[in-house]
Amino acid sequence: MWSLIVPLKPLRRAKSRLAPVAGDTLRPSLALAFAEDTVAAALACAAVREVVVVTDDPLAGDRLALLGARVLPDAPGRGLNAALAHGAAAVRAGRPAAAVAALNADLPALRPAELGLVLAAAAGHARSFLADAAGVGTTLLAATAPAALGPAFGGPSRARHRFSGAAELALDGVESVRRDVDTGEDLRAALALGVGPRTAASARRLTASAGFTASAG
Ligand SMILES: Nc1nc2c(ncn2[C@@H]2O[C@H](COP(=O)(O)OP(=O)(O)OP(=O)(O)O)[C@@H](O)[C@H]2O)c(=O)[nH]1
Ligand SMILES: C=C(OP(=O)(O)O)C(=O)O
Repeated sequence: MWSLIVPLKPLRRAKSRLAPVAGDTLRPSLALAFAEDTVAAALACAAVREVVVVTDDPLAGDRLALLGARVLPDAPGRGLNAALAHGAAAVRAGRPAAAVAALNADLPALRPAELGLVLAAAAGHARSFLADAAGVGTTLLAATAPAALGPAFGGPSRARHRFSGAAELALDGVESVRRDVDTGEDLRAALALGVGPRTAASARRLTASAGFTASAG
């Protein structure tokens, strides 16, 4: 059973690369919808014991706690990797042998069964990771005790995680775990896979008010 650590920036700063399609009005609610669908799917995965969200955003904290997540403030305040290390340390303070995995908050198409396949593969390694759909970044980094998580997210983190000694999980059929959404094009790809209900509703609002189209062109 895994403890997942999900980091989330304050919503008004989140998903800045979606500003061209969502503007500053819809962008925060879209970022929240992604996080809610990600956390709901993670909590529905049979291999997941708990989801720990590290965020300083009060609205997101309340909404994700309602779904069943444990919410920790971003006490270090030193960026993504410090937030993840903080979440992992909080889990291991209570259960030193806990298996921990960092999961991005922008996976609105996440399927519990596919996450289960990734975590089952990760159980066979001290540290392992899954590359994102673009093959440049990372969507999940896992560590089984006593290995430390050692997060090195940000930009081209696939190469960084590989260089750090983590095993790359080469799995087919786990597209929903790889499908992070940073741009309008990514959102179209996620919608084509099938997103959770909150993202589907947000995308409909985006279409109605900002003219976003779900198909390319
Ligand atoms: N708690 C916490 N989470 C962070 C921080 N920086 C980034 N994140 C989260 O880490 C994940 C990847 O972050 P980024 O790609 O840097 O940011 P983003 O909001 O997804 O997208 P951009 O603004 O377009 O870069 C997302 O789930 C973010 O919300 C931080 O300083 N603290
Ligand atoms: C932070 C990362 O993701 P992204 O910038 O694609 O959201 C990463 O892949 O390390």
